[in-house]
Amino acid sequence: MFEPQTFLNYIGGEWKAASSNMVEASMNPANRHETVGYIQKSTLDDLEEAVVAARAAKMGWRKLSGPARGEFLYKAANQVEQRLDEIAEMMTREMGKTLPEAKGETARGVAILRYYAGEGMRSIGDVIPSTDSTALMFTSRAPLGVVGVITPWNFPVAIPIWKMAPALIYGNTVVFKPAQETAVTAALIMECFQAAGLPAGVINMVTGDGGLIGQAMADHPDIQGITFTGSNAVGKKVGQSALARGAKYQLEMGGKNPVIVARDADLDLAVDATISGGLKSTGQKCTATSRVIVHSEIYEAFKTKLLDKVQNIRLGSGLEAATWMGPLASENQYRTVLSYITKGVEEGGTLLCGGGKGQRQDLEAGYFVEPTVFENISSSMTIAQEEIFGPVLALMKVDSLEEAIEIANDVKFGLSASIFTRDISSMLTFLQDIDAGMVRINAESAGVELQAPFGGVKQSSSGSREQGQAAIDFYTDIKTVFVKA
Ligand SMILES: NC(=O)C1=CN([C@@H]2O[C@H](COP(=O)(O)OP(=O)(O)OC[C@H]3O[C@@H](n4cnc5c(N)ncnc54)[C@H](O)[C@@H]3O)[C@@H](O)[C@H]2O)C=CC1
Ligand SMILES: O=C(O)CCC(=O)C(=O)O
Repeated sequence: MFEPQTFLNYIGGEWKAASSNMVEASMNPANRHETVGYIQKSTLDDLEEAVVAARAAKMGWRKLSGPARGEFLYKAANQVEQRLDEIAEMMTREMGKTLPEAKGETARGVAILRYYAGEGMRSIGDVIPSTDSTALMFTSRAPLGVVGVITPWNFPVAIPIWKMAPALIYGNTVVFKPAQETAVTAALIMECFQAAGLPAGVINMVTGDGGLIGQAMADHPDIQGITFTGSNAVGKKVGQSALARGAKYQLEMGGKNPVIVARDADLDLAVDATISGGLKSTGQKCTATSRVIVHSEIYEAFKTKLLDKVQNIRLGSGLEAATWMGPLASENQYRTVLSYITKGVEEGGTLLCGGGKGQRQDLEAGYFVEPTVFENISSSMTIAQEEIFGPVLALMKVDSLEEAIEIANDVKFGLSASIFTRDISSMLTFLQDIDAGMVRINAESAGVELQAPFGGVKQSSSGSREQGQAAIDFYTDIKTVFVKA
């Protein structure tokens, strides 16, 4: 029998209850009658305490050497690795993705921590020839100070870690506000940082309402940088608030990612990648495939193969070994996805499979939506334009690669895009003409490697990149140094 615990805020090296004395229940989306844990409903006073703690720790942390900061991250990685099964199980219980997906994500968190621990030993600048031959000119990097980290619920371990690890290694202290939907999993990650022995105040977590705590972070004069992943609407507000007070900001927001299946594609590969890219994590990835743009000559063959596999997907609790696809992460998400499906039908799309809640009795208590495939979708329809963030694929038929790319680019987002083709010239045309930050050839649209830059164009991102060495550009400022003896 699962026993829910209460989790506190982590401020200045101590676990603290919110000053409101109020908690919220975090629920299991596969069974809304099960409480996963209780988390703090914090107030602005709690946030203030966390910012004061992070500010006080700032100078001591930045004065440590990069390798010394790296040692703390190696220790945190070991802690997460030791608790991998427990953290992954909590993640599955709290947001619904299947246990293998949750284990994979937690292992990715370990790898990200180790990658950035190593960054503590790598170059942070360049020597640049000066016009004065007796002078030394070089660049160095300075941390921003206190960084505010605002994260969503869809990757409750990987996203917080890929923001906090680079923030820390480059010498910043952190105030972290996880999504309330997955704050229990976030608390387990904080326990790992605590066990790694980071000095008090270097990393702090405050849970609570996004509109209150998140917005106050974006507005806070003692937070010098804000990194955000989430919806477009909130991201824009966060960016505007940070800009208004001259703080640095980084926004990772939505996607409406296309996969193009060209006339010469390996259809089995394209089908598997469409299913994996579109439906893993129940479609709740900013990199998820949502538009499948297929050449008319192979359209019917592709559709038959796709439907054959999608109809056999097993829906259920992510904790059950037989489950391929879990529930949506929350009631909000469930209602949103069902309303997009209704809109798709109303606007004239043809529902080929799915579209409902799933008929089995064991699905009744959860936020399950069947894997859904539409056809007869045109680019102007709502479900071809807006991010659904659920297990919904829209098939679109085209007669040429040029038409496919035109449709692929006809959205406000530009995060990731993939093509299936064996033809090098089609690959090169796609590579050059597609509007996307992540361009994938013969591979699914989702799937990110931690050592490579991650981010999009148009309204998907604010221009900066996360992960890999690209992270240094957000988490530090460049100092250009000129030395004359
Ligand atoms: N790019 C991505 O990976 C994600 C995209 N989304 C998109 O957003 C939609 C809505 O999901 P939500 O969870 O409601 O996203 P959201 O943007 O409201 O939440 C993301 C984070 O921002 C915080 N937040 C909320 N309001 C805020 C404010 N005014 N100021 C600062 N922080 C605030 C939340 O507490 C959470 O930590 C999804 O259906 C999906 O389309 C959601 C999660 C992740
Ligand atoms: O595709 C991935 O693994 C990363 C997706 C992601 O960053 C997101 O959904 O926010």
